[in-house]
Amino acid sequence: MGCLFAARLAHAGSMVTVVDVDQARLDHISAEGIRLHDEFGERTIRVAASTAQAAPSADLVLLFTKAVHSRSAIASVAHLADGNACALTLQNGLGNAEALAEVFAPEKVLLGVTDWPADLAPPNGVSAHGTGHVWLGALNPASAPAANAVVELLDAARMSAQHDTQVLEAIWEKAAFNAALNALSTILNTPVGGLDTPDGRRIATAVIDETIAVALTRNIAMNRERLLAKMDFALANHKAHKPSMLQDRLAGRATEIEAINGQIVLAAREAGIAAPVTETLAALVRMGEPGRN
Ligand SMILES: NC(=O)C1=CN([C@@H]2O[C@H](COP(=O)(O)OP(=O)(O)OC[C@H]3O[C@@H](n4cnc5c(N)ncnc54)[C@H](OP(=O)(O)O)[C@@H]3O)[C@@H](O)[C@H]2O)C=CC1
Ligand SMILES: CC(C)(CO)C(=O)C(=O)O
Repeated sequence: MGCLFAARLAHAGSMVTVVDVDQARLDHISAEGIRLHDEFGERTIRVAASTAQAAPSADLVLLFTKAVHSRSAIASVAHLADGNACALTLQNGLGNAEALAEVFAPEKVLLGVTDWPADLAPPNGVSAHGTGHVWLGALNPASAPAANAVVELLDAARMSAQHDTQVLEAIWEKAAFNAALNALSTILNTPVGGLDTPDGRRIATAVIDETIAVALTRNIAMNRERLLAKMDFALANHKAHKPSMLQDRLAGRATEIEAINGQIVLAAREAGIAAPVTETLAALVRMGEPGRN
């Protein structure tokens, strides 16, 4: 996702620096640019590439690691928080904006979700298998002008962005969806189509209902009908898709389970309510994490 957003923003005229932990990837991107395959075809777009330590000051820091790496990535560019930079997370899961706000001033933190689909094509390529949207807002409502400025920037890159004043609803809805389908699919080692059974639907619906109840304790009102319709759509139309959590599991990487089901369970505990199905799925995924037994 980082390469997709970097390439689109650079193509639209922004000065962009890609930061990564993979020196070979940085070298390829520095030397050859990002090979972008999107709805406009295939082209190479020049961007700067840097280690975190050497990252130059910026107006916007866009965080696009997997959630498991959020804190280390944010700490590695902490020097950028000294300037005027806003920081934006469009990652999956909950808690990423709060992690940004530990380093960047809360009034500089922006958050949201995106359904742009992207796959890295090593060493320096990225493919978007379709188009998407970005919904973003500010952690602090007084920072709405900063959110509007980023929407303009992303729109110049034709990323279809909008300022969503209820962005927490969008973030929690995506977390509910991911907590249900990504976790089940990872536990069962099946693409989304394999979840379309009465038991699969019952378990996924239970996770969605538990997440709705937890979110309500924080005055975040989620739309149950919309979420169930989204689940139905995915079960019917994304049968062959392996959710990112399953892809991480198959590649031997840590998954985003703690940022998704794990955060929902923590929020449930804080509110003094139970989320037993979400918690059980979290435990089952956790048991298969690399290095656990
Ligand atoms: N891909 C998609 O279609 C979508 C993804 N998302 C969300 O966006 C986020 C990013 O996903 P995605 O782009 O797929 O993830 P990827 O794993 O493809 O890319 C993340 C990149 O961050 C690098 N990285 C790891 N640790 C650090 C660090 N400390 N500092 C800098 N870079 C680091 C990784 O390197 P290395 O590989 O060496 O670990 C990798 O190159 C996730 O939260 C995901 O759920 C949301 C919507 C769609
Ligand atoms: C594409 C989608 C919505 C499928 O669960 C997703 O968010 C993921 O794979 O993480």
